[in-house]
Amino acid sequence: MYNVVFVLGPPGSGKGTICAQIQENLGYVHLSAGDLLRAEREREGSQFGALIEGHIKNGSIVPVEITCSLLENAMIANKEANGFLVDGFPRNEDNLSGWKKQMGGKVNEQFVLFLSCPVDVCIDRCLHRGQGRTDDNVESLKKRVETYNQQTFPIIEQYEKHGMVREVNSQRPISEVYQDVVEVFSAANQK
Ligand SMILES: Nc1ncnc2c1ncn2[C@@H]1O[C@H](COP(=O)(O)OP(=O)(O)O)[C@@H](O)[C@H]1O
Ligand SMILES: Nc1ccn([C@@H]2O[C@H](COP(=O)(O)OP(=O)(O)O)[C@@H](O)[C@H]2O)c(=O)n1
Ligand SMILES: [Mg+2]
Repeated sequence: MYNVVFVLGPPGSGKGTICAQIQENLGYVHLSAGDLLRAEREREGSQFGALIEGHIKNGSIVPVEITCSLLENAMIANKEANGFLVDGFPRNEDNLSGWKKQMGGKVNEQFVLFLSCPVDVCIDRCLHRGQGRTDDNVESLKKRVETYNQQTFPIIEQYEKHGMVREVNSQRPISEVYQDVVEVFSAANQK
């Protein structure tokens, strides 16, 4: 059984930043669904490159069969990990149902780390992220925020109903956010 922590929050809320620090210090392996999709988009011989780029530019969500297989392959390649930080997934109903179908029974879902941050702050961070992403522009960001509000937030609410959400305010200096996140992990792993 793989331990899994889902990391969700609006684009620019700091998911990747915090996951990198947790990976460094707590032995969890960081799996960013967005990074995996971007790598698949660049992979020579991939049949999904154009489809992935279309969704990324449009801020819409790639069909789960593609994303979930990328995640599972990355988990199989890192069997020795204490657990996995699944960053930016599940982002909609399709992601959630496809994950349950493919991964249900193979994973222990520990909790959902929800990094909450006002959307205007998040957009500003993305516009200054400097990673040259094709979707860090005002037009794509508008659509990404809409997708987040309409499709991703309801997924967080579903997990909330099951008492699985740990919310951390990420509109603060990274070191303060990280400190709170470490406490969440400590509490979860004490059980
Ligand atoms: N707590 C924070 N305060 C200020 N800037 C932050 C904070 N966390 C992340 N950032 C910056 O905001 C941008 C988006 O962060 P990132 O981790 O890529 O977010 P996400 O993966 O949620 O989109 C990056 O440039 C990052 O350095
Ligand atoms: N589960 C996911 C995660 C990302 N994606 C796509 O990848 C884009 C970038 O995701 P990301 O997680 O790297 O973006 P941030 O929230 O980190 O800014 C999303 O806007 C989607 O188009 C997806 O289709 N399905
Ligand atoms: Mg990210």
